[in-house]
Amino acid sequence: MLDNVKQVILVLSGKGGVGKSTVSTQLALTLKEKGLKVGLLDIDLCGPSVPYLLNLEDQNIHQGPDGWVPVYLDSEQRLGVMSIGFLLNSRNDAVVWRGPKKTSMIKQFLEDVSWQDLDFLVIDTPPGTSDEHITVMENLRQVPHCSAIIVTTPQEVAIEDVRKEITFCRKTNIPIMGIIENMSGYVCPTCTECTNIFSSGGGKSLADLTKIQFLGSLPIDPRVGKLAGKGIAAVKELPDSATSMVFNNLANQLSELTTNGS
Ligand SMILES: Nc1ncnc2c1ncn2[C@@H]1O[C@H](COP(=O)(O)OP(=O)(O)OP(=O)(O)O)[C@@H](O)[C@H]1O
Ligand code: SF4
Repeated sequence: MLDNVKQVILVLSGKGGVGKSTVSTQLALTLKEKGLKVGLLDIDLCGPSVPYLLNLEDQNIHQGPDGWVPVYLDSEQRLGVMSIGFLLNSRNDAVVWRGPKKTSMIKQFLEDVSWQDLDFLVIDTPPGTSDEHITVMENLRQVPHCSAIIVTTPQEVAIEDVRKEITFCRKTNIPIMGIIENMSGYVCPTCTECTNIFSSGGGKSLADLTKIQFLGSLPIDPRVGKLAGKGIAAVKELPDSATSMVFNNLANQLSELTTNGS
């Protein structure tokens, strides 16, 4: 039930392991810190890592009168979470369902969760452009405000994969809000100096080339890595970090959208 969701943000990546779930959870946590009401829906059926990242692994979901009730991170219920991970015994249980079963599970996740009134629903999708994505896009046609954020790393291959993601969004008419480059340099935990260990600037060049907004570069920051499993926003714990700056700017931009009602 997406009727009471103001804005849907799809977080996409061309390949796995580039930090899509980290971006989804940190974005949801940042929006929550700004006082907004947020839902985080993890439909990465092959690797649902959101319960782990938010320290909600021991939680179960249950059916309420209006559908599945999300797990809430906070007592004020400002961040509700729904993940396939809540239905598995362990994070390492491979989900080996075939296409139709996966598609029907995603449909249920999009239709049968009883979200409260939400300013934002952030959706963490599987990597690539699979049948699951087509199901998501078809189900989101009813949502008036939906846009995508694409996460990439600076290396060529990720950038190449991301081009396919851009083409997919354009073909399915999902507006792309912007591109985030993750793992862009390494922040030394001792002196916080950032060193570019891979090539840098790939995400920005791709954004310029495709005329998509560049939303910023997130360095590999071991302090951010350590927030995984704790459910803490970087903007709260590491307010002066480059990571916080990117998420703050992004969340400010998004909150303006809800204020302007566009
Ligand atoms: N900027 C960063 N700094 C430090 N660690 C990071 C950063 N981004 C991601 N990580 C770590 O890298 C690992 C992979 O990140 P994440 O799970 O977000 O990737 P993913 O793209 O969602 O992967 P998958 O598609 O396989 O689910 C996690 O352990 C996460 O904590
Ligand atoms: S970045 Fe600075 S503190 Fe870190 S290893 Fe290099 S010199 Fe040492």
